[in-house]
Amino acid sequence: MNYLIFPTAQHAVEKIAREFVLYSQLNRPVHISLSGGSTPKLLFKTLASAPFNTKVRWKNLHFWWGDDRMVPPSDPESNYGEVQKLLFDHIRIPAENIHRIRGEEPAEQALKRFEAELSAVISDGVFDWIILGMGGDGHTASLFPHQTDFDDERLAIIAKHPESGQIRISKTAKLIERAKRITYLVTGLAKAEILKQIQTTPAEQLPYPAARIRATNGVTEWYLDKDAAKLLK
Ligand SMILES: O=C1O[C@H](COP(=O)(O)O)[C@@H](O)[C@H](O)[C@H]1O
Repeated sequence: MNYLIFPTAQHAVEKIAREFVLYSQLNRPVHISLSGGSTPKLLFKTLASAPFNTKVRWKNLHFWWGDDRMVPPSDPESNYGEVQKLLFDHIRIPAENIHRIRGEEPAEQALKRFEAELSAVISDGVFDWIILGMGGDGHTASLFPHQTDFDDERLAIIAKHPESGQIRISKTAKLIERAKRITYLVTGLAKAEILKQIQTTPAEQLPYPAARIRATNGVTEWYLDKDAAKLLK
């Protein structure tokens, strides 16, 4: 596994933020998929602050999400809503560069819209960069243990959180795996034990989607802080 271990979560997100600057200097639209939950909030706050808020050429970056919850953007559970509040409200980015999942719509309708936008904008399904998180149960995006079909050829699915029953829309494993680059950003002591299992057990023997989903023809890397990496050898 390709682990990059940083002294703190802030160091890890600053490295990602510097990559945003570089991607935005390419002379083309760059498609980046963001993760949700609590971990990437530090990244969004960092990107919204100096020097990144002005160094990134925002008009060159297009933003997507690995998953979102079926709630309106004003709900703190909305992955899009959090990025809007922490980042988009503080920078100048064209509205057409934001490709959100419409959590406020009925799930079937939002799924169709998301799939149509994916097919229209990224016809080969190859994202430049997909940033993912990992839940304490080993889920990534909204692909949960024991309910993920790793061979599903669709672009996106409707998923149900196994405990809360919350309805979500998620990219499929197959779509994620087509990316040129996948970066798992995982921080904090609470994720140390599961990372140890992922390091020491063959992925096929684990139920964790985060252990199994890797770029087929691209790079897969894990950005960890010291706490998350505490039990790694
Ligand atoms: O439910 C979700 O959880 C994972 C991990 O979230 P975290 O709070 O442990 O950082 C996240 O990657 C996913 O996008 C989100 O919807």
